[in-house]
Amino acid sequence: MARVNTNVVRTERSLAAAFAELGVATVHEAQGRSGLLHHRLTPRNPGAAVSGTALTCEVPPGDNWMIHVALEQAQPGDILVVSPTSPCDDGYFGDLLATSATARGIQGLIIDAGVRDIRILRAMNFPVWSKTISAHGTVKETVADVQAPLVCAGQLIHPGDVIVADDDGVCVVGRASASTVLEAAQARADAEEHKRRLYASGRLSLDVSPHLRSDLERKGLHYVSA
Ligand SMILES: O=C([O-])CC(=O)C(=O)O
Ligand SMILES: [Mg+2]
Repeated sequence: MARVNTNVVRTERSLAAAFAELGVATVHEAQGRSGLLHHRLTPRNPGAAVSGTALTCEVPPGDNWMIHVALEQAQPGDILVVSPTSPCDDGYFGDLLATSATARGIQGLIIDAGVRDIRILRAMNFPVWSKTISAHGTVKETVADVQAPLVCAGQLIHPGDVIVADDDGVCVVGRASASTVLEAAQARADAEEHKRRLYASGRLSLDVSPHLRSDLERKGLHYVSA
């Protein structure tokens, strides 16, 4: 039986929104190098950087009916996460669905399949991370789960989790750990800013992080003047 869960507990909106400026690389590091979706999900709008709550949508191969069902469940701040039940490269989503998604407050689309109308999606500034681009159309025949946990590009995503996406890719942060991960990511960003200033002034990373120099010899690196 396919289900739509109409009672999803989402990560608090401002908490989810705070991840965008930290970025995927920092967030992924801050949660112990976990949560990264497979890099086959390519950013289709260079420069787009978003974070928000996952609106999850399972789709059968070649069938986008459930995306229409998912749009009804949208709340402002959501990011639509679509994963096919078996691999499919068809163009599930284009400018019409993006127009409706935008009107519903959806900030972007993560899809482990194809999208189409890409020129218009770019002109609309509707951010998309997809496995491929394909004009191949889809049908509306088979139901599947909406707002249920799913695996998208190798990561388990629960509805209401935080999704962070930018030019580096896509990362998921579980709802329960979101505030801890945000704190760790902010601390990491602050530490990087400190290093950035030292590097800009000419200091070497080997001296800024002293073990980088002291451990070289222990690991067997010898400087020679041959
Ligand atoms: O309608 C579809 O099946 C997908 C599409 O092209 C659109 O959303 O514009
Ligand atoms: Mg279209």
